[in-house]
Amino acid sequence: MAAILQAKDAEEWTYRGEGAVNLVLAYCGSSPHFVGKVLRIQKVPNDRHECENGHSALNNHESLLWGKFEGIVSAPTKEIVEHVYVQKVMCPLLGSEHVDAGIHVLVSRDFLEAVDNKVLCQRPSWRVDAARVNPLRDSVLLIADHSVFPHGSLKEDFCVSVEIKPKGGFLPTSEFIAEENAVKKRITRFKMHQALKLHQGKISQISQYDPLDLFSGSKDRIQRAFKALCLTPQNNFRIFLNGSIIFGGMGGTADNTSSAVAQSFHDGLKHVILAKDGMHIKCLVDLLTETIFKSGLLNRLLEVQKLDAIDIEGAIHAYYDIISQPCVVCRKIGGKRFSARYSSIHSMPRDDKVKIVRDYLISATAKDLSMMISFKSKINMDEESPHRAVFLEASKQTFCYKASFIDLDMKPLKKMEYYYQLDQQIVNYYVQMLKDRDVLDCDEPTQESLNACTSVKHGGKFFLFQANHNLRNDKLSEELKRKIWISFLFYEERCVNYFSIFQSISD
Ligand SMILES: O=P(O)(O)O[C@@H]1[C@@H](OP(=O)(O)O)[C@H](OP(=O)(O)O)[C@H](O)[C@H](OP(=O)(O)O)[C@H]1OP(=O)(O)O
Ligand SMILES: Nc1ncnc2c1ncn2[C@@H]1O[C@H](COP(=O)(O)OP(=O)(O)OP(=O)(O)O)[C@@H](O)[C@H]1O
Ligand SMILES: [Zn+2]
Repeated sequence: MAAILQAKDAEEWTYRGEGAVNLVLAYCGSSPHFVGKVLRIQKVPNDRHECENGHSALNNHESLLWGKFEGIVSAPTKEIVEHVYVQKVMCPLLGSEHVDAGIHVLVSRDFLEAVDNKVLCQRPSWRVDAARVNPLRDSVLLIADHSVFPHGSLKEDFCVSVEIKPKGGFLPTSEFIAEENAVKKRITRFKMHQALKLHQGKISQISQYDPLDLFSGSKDRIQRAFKALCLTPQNNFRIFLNGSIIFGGMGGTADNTSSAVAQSFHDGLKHVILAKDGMHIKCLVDLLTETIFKSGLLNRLLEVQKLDAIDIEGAIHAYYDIISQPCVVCRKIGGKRFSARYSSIHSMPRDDKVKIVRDYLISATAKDLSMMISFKSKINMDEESPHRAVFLEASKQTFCYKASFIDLDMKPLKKMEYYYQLDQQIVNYYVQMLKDRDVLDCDEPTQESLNACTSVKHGGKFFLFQANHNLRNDKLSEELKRKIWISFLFYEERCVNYFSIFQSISD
């Protein structure tokens, strides 16, 4: 392995994907040190003039939070803090067999600049506008490539791997949630956030996915979750064949499933799943359902997410005490009634408050991580294979699988204020929509709306139903679009079989 990666080495790395913070490259060369690995490189926002080189570690308040984990506070750089956080905090919680913390590889500025140039045309333009590779980094992370199956299989075999970003899988029950925000206790944050994202133009379609289905432990509901992810993958679902993406959005979101994508998806799956034409997607959904159901992989993740025990509406009060600032939330809502409610938090021993905030941040990592599950037909594995197996009844095939968690980054303490503000923005918008809906329920669809979508009569009321249709491109009035979306969002009963729509597009 070269001591420091240089500009010429950039040739051997190809674009794999990216999130808000990191760019990920897959290795296409032949060095045994790098085969089967990816590089995870931190980006820097374009609006930040000075590139940080990662040499600022934790501040005093953060040190208070993470001091109980050996090696975090003493870490000399932010990069090492992140690495130790994965090793010492997330790995024991999620299971070491499902986490690869990776190793640091030294890189030159030339290498980082060459990579930045090389991948520019493959990156989604909105990601390019937002951030670039940070050229001042001394090192980047080398991690196992979870989209290819590790050792023990034949080289010419096919491996399908699936990336799922499950998001938060439980409803909060905290006593600190204000009465006017009680909707949070019955509607998931994911669903409410979808409404806000639609309103802000960040997505063009509401996701059909419900995290509660995926985490339910019920086979039918897990299957429903995967069907929904197939239809509206956004940034929650991707499928790779031998490391190349065949379904979902690269580096960003994929709103819905186009027929072209569906075709290549089918063609790819044919290599792995022995099923009749048209049945491959259904088989993959069955395989994923069976794997999640039998493995209990999400149970442990859910427990980590539930470290957020009192919701941001409770944790924010502990946060202000930890940073020794007057509590902005108590000051804003004022009045004796409220100060009594939150005084139980403000009067806690400091260690308890530290634990609340630490657990909240760990939970935030667990609500934002992704899981990659790779599958390979067992026929092509050697007998000694250490991987677990799952049987797919529909194709009578046994698959080996390996599951890994990725994106286990520590969330910065200062993000607590942002979390509180975003939470309030999400719930306020949703509550406002609920009020709008009460008015809407009495409306009958107009001719214009009937032309634009399917109308569904339900419980004596008309609901407008939009199916696989991009409203943004339609010449409808803004008000009508809004009405259609609100109706769509609240149409809870799934009278249309989305999956069959998807099948017919792809057949
Ligand atoms: O707040 P959320 O739920 O929107 O999550 C953010 C993600 O948005 P999404 O999953 O699309 O809704 C967001 O993902 P995208 O950039 O939208 O792909 C990031 O993962 C962000 O984390 P960080 O700032 O990179 O540490 C995430 O922020 P955290 O809340 O996890 O800090
Ligand atoms: N170890 C890995 N093996 C295979 N693919 C990976 C691996 N790590 C990341 N990827 C791919 O790269 C993409 C971006 O990685 P990652 O989620 O770590 O970025 P991020 O910027 O930290 O994300 P976020 O926006 O959630 O903060 C992932 O969605 C996944 O497709
Ligand atoms: Zn307070």
